[in-house]
Amino acid sequence: MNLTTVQKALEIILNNTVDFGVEEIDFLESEGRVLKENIIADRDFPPFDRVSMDGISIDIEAFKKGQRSFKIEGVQAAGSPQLTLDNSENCMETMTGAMLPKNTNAVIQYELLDIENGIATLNVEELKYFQNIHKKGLDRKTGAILIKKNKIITSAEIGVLATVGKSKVKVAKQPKVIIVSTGNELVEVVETPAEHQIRRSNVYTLVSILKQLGIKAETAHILDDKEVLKTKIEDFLTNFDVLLFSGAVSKGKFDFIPEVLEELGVEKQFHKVKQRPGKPFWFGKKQQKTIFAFPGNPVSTFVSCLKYFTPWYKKSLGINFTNNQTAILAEDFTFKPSLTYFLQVKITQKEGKLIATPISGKGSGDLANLVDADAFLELPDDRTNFTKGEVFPLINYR
Ligand SMILES: Nc1nc2c(c(=O)[nH]1)N[C@H]1C(S)=C(S)[C@@H](COP(=O)(O)OP(=O)(O)OC[C@H]3O[C@@H](n4cnc5c(N)ncnc54)[C@H](O)[C@@H]3O)O[C@H]1N2
Ligand code: MOO
Ligand SMILES: [Mg+2]
Repeated sequence: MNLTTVQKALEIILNNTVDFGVEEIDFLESEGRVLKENIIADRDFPPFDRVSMDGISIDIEAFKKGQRSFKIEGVQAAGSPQLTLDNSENCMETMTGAMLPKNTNAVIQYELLDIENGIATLNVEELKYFQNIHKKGLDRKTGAILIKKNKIITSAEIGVLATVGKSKVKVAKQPKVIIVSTGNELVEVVETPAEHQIRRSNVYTLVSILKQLGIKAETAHILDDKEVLKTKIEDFLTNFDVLLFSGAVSKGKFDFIPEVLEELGVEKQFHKVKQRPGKPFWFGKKQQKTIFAFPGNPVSTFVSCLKYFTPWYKKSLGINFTNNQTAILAEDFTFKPSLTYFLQVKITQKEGKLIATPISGKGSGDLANLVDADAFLELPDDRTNFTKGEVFPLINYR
């Protein structure tokens, strides 16, 4: 049997990423998308010496000469052009967000002064130059990169896009994805299954994983009929960029997916990976179309999507991504087959380190166990005994 190693399978997949291009969208629609341009400061941040307390502004030289009472010359409001203090022995009332008036260099908040008959008297003995003034360009200078290309846009980025006037923003185009389940035994979530049936669950797990990646995927279900499969998949290959299948890739009489895909001109990159669960995983390409056909057992579909689709998608869109997470095995564990084993584990923390306690479950059909576990510990295929205290790569889905 010709099995592809997990490492090789991932390498093939990552060598087959697709550039889906760039589109320009309304900035308010861009949350969760991958930025495809550097966002530059169009002016200094802040763009002028910005008053940061409500109060008065004065020329500190007058204060140094012992002056404590200042006649109010005018009011500098936020949103008004800059005023000039004509007499350096006077003061200007100044509001938070206003430009600092010309000829002034310190702001004293209202709490530290009394105003009577148009005269402000200070109750302070010490002032500092440019106190309560947010200096022009202190945060960022004109031309500085505020957000780097390939960053995922979140609420923090939305504010920055707004402040530099990027009402339209360039983001990575998203592929059109369809998630397809197959099988006569599967009924809809709202239906009551007969004794020989189960509800269709894998597609929804996949929908949810993809949602977290910012992808809105469509879904479909096809019965185990080769001709119907062929017609429908041909249509999907025309209308979608990425096809994710769950089921019908193993050795069963009704496992038609690999042969149907190949008959439709999809080139197999590999079929069957040296792993458990998920061994019958099939991966192929037809020009720019990418096809992940995951084995139907729920845990197989789940872990294979996390291990292979997630990094493929992130690399395709240019998102910086390496999963370097590891965890310490909490107890001895034995796994005999020479397959990479994705061991289900519960994660706890001890002294800042992740501890992985095996809760292996009842095999790749046991989807309820995924709820009790938090992650998969990736145990290499060249060993049988894994010792408490050893460190292994982790795929954390919490
Ligand atoms: N003779 C052999 N039989 C099997 C092998 C093998 O090597 N030789 N491999 C086993 C392994 S490992 C796996 S994994 C499964 C993979 O099966 P398929 O990809 O062909 O999937 P199905 O046969 O369609 O279904 C398997 C299982 O999963 C359930 N399923 C399928 N789709 C869904 C869904 N959307 N939601 C919930 N559950 C689903 C399905 O009812 C079956 O119970 O093959 C082994 N057999
Ligand atoms: O690979 Mo299968 O997923 O072991 O059950
Ligand atoms: Mg099967």
